[in-house]
Amino acid sequence: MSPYDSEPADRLVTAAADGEDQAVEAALRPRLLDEFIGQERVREQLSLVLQAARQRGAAPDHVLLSGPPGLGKTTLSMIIAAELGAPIRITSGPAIQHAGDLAAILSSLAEGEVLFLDEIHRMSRPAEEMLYMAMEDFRVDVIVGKGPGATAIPLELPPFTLVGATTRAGLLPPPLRDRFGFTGHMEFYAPAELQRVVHRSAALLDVEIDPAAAAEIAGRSRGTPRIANRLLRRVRDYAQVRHDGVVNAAIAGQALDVYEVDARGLDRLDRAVLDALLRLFGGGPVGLSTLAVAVGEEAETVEEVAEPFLVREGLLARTPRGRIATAGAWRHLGLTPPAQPGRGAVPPQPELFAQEKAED
Ligand SMILES: Nc1ncnc2c1ncn2[C@@H]1O[C@H](COP(=O)(O)OP(=O)(O)OP(=O)(O)O)[C@@H](O)[C@H]1O
Repeated sequence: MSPYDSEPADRLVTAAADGEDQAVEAALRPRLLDEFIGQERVREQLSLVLQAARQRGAAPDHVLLSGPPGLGKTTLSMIIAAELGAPIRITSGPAIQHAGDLAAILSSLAEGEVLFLDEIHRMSRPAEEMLYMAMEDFRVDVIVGKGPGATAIPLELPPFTLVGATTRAGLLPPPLRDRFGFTGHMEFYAPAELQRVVHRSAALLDVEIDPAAAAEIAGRSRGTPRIANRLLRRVRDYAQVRHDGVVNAAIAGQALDVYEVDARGLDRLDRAVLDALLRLFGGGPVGLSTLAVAVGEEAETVEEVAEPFLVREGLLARTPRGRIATAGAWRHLGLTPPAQPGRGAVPPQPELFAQEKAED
């Protein structure tokens, strides 16, 4: 599910998993640390933590993985369990609303089991407090009864390893953050790493693809393996229906043009926002709500869905006076940047924009 309610459900470049992703992802996940591509620093640090624990014959410290969706946190948690030869239990913060839900899970863990808690920042407060004690002392207090007669019955837990995942490490209360012995910060992937991801997935999906085509898909995948795997599947469809199934760079490019994902990974909405900012407002500054009206979207959609990637790519900046386009934005849309910022070299052309809207 998308972290943003405002994100269109069928968006090809979302980092959130849809139903099809979930069905296919299980087959595409690397199983061991050596097969996991990229994230060199996290991989090396984690490998030391795991190797040391194996040598001591003890459960490793609890692990926190932070970073944007689709970068491989769930995959890494499964790899941790596999490397330890331990079973894994998977749950998520929103699924644990009562302390009792968590007590039920914790008390049924086997010794050494890995508990993967996705979206750990979305757990309820009482559950979170129970987790503190469980992580530190492998013990929970189960409250029996209500009101003045309530009693706390201590329950010993087998040693386990918690792997918490969060997209918002900053939202975790410090007492929870401090109880993790190791935090791995996941970064967006470099194009060459994503190219390897695409190549590996293509082999698993039995798709014939050449290196230039894998690079073409990687370049449009916004640094995110989940998006790379999804774009690969759409390219595969195109190659199968319109050609003989073999994917080269030209076919990959044509396929992604059909799906309106451009060479840099911008989709129709991203480009509409940039286009309005440049052509209608001369590159800004312009207020968010005005910009949103110009593209016919809710301000929330523009702010939460389109802007983060445009800002990350250095195409748009948020300033106290409003949104402004960077020189890179002008270049990306093939327009000439103004000599003076805020005064577009291209005069406002509302009719051009209106025509594009009509074509949609
Ligand atoms: N380093 C990698 N090498 C190869 N494939 C990867 C890598 N990282 C992620 N993937 C693939 O990307 C997909 C998404 O990964 P995963 O589900 O682990 O992401 P996530 O960070 O847990 O996302 P979310 O936070 O949305 O659950 C999976 O199919 C996985 O196989």
